[in-house]
Amino acid sequence: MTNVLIAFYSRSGTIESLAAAAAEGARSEGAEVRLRRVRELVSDEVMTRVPGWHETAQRMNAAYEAPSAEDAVWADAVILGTPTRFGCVSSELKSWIDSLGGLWAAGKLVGKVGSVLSSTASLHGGNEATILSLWPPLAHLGFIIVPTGYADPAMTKAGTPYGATAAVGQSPRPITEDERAAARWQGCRVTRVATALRG
Ligand SMILES: Cc1cc2nc3c(=O)[nH]c(=O)nc-3n(C[C@H](O)[C@H](O)[C@H](O)COP(=O)(O)O)c2cc1C
Repeated sequence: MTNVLIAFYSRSGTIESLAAAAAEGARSEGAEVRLRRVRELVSDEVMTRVPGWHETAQRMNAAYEAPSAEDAVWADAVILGTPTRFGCVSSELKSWIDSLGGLWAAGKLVGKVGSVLSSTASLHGGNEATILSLWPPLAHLGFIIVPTGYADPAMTKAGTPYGATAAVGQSPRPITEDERAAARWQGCRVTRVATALRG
């Protein structure tokens, strides 16, 4: 059995939906999946400034545990999901990655598969830059980075060759079937590569 950890941050549910689709793809290839949501770093004052943020975060926190270092060790593959923050990874997800220094020192993540999915509000708001901003930490930790490529027909309709994405506007719309299919493909491909590496 191939173990896939999907560790994500999401504030209004877009990344949660992409993560769920990636989980579906991974499970369709026989993986056991752990879906985990990293917790808030910003204050309650910030979280209550935009209608829906606080309530959505509470709902997700009831549905998903926070990721742990043990989850990362358990996983054969890790898919990271983050909303774009000023063209870059969210501090919430990065903070969890930065908590893995002990595993880095012990070489515990070396040889695992790593992959990234992302979302933005604007069409050209930085999805590719955000995905690429996570490739250096994945490399430092010893992951083998697996992009989506154009290795499935789904990738000609949505997402990027680096990872699945959605650009959902300022009042986030639900993800489309094409965006869902790209994320599903990412889960499939990551699982196939991780399974092959397990031998
Ligand atoms: C502090 C902050 C910075 C953001 N920066 C960007 C950005 O650089 N480009 C963009 O298109 N959207 C930006 N957004 C919008 C989010 O990326 C968007 O709401 C998110 O991808 C939706 O995902 P979620 O529903 O999973 O939270 C930003 C939002 C916040 C709160």
